[in-house]
Amino acid sequence: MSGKSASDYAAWKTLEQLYASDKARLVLKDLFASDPQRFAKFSREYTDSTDPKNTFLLDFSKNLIDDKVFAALLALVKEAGVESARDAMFAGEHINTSEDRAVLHIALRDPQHHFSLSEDGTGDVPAVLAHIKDFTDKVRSGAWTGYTGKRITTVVNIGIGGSDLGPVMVTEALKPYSQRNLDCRFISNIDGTHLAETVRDADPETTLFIIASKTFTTQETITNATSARDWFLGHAKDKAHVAKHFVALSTNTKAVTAFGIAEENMFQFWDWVGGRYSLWSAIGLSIALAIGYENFAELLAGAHAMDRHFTTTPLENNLPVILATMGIWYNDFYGAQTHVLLPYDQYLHKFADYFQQGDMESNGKFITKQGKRVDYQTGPIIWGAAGTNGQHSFYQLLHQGTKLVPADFIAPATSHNPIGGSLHHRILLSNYFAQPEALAFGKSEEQVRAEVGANASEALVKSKVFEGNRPSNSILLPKITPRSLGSLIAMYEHKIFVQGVVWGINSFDQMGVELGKVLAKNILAQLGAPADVKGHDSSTTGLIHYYQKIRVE
Ligand SMILES: O=P(O)(O)OC[C@H]1O[C@H](O)[C@@H](O)[C@@H](O)[C@@H]1O
Repeated sequence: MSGKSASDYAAWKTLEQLYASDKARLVLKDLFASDPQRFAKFSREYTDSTDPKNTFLLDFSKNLIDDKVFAALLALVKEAGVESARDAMFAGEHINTSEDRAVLHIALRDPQHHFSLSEDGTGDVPAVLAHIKDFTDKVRSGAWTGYTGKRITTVVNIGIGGSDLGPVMVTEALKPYSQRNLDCRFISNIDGTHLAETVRDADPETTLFIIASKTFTTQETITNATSARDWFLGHAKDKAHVAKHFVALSTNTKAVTAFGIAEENMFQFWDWVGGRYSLWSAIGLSIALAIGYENFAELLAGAHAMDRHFTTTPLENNLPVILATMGIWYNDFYGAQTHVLLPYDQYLHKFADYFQQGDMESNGKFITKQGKRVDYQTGPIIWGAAGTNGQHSFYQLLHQGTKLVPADFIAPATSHNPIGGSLHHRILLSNYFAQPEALAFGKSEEQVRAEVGANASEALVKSKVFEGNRPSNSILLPKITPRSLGSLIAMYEHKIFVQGVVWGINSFDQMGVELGKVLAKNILAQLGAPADVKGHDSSTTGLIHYYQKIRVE
């Protein structure tokens, strides 16, 4: 940590100059035409030293960069002290300064358990993994039964934010590996509809609830958990039966036992696991139940392999570093506001949702670790959808809109569902290849004129022109497996880390979500009668009064 702001770095100033002097020259059509080696130069293969099948490609050649820009971006990473910050994280230093905590989700996926900072509890990781394995095996084999002796058929994870999004995304992504006679569901929203619809057709005798909450104080989760317990006891009657149907994933033993869940049915984790980095911890129990412990261990191993890549690979070949630098180039110099994640794989349809929290809660901050307000842009708005659906909704703006939207295209070469002799997958992939090409190279006026003929109006010709020069990364994996998914997620986690270090912010706290919680609690106490509504602006007061007039309870 140099204590400097990002914009103070010499490399930052170099990048500003390069942007000003070279922007007009950084045209993908010309850059590719002038360098036949561009793809070879600006693509990297990731290899997992312990699993040769877990190899994938990052092609970043369709970015608005040349050698000079890439060198300056890497110089920025060096100057910002990313390598020493990374080493500090892996050494268990308290890099989450505002909360005075270590950031050690990386310890959860290290099969050798190198981390033994026993005062932090890292020494207990193997015991919790053994607990997860034991429980998972029992539920999946049918040895764990409900209160009437029937096997569990439905698992309902109740959690929100980091205690929901990771398990949802991964259980969806790894559905081909899931045990089909075990239905995994998720309740997160405080809206009673989410609970009602999720348990509507569930059988209390065969349903297991997982209450996932790091703090065990989150209003949504505790309210949903209490109502789920009421629903269960409405059938089971006897409180003693709760032990067979409710388990907890938390750091807060006291609150878990006060809720009525026995300590032996609690899966521990620790304050050095950030919520949005917690799918590797006990929070991943629903994942292990869905896909089996061995596959869960593969997911961890894939992430650990990416950790090794991140810690040992020189910056210019380091995938998380490369992705981070491309993002910084557009975010801070081109003024791009957003970044779109476009997985061409239906199983990854929750990937962008997951990284909305992962990235925006980590890097959506305007205060540096030194307490200074930044004078540059930090985290981008993350969004996206699975291909090809997005092509039929928002891609129009990507191709011809007025905004620059850098994109990541992600696809597996092989599908888990090779329907029609893989016809579907070949069509899917042809789109995965075509879209970045069209974004980069566009369609010129001459091409359009040749297509539409001499009688076409000028307006029609212009409306069909694609300017191109819209940047993207392409990530091509052999297949979505527990291992490759682990590596892919960890790659993005480390990308976010690198950007946070360059911007000088604390990527591991989330002060911004606290205010909403406090405000809602105040208003909750005022919803009863119009006379109770005090201390608000006229709009808020008017809205609450109108609600009180029209509600039917
Ligand atoms: O697991 P918990 O403690 O219920 O927190 C759930 C979520 O709450 C808040 O929105 C934030 O702190 C998130 O980072 C967290 O994931």
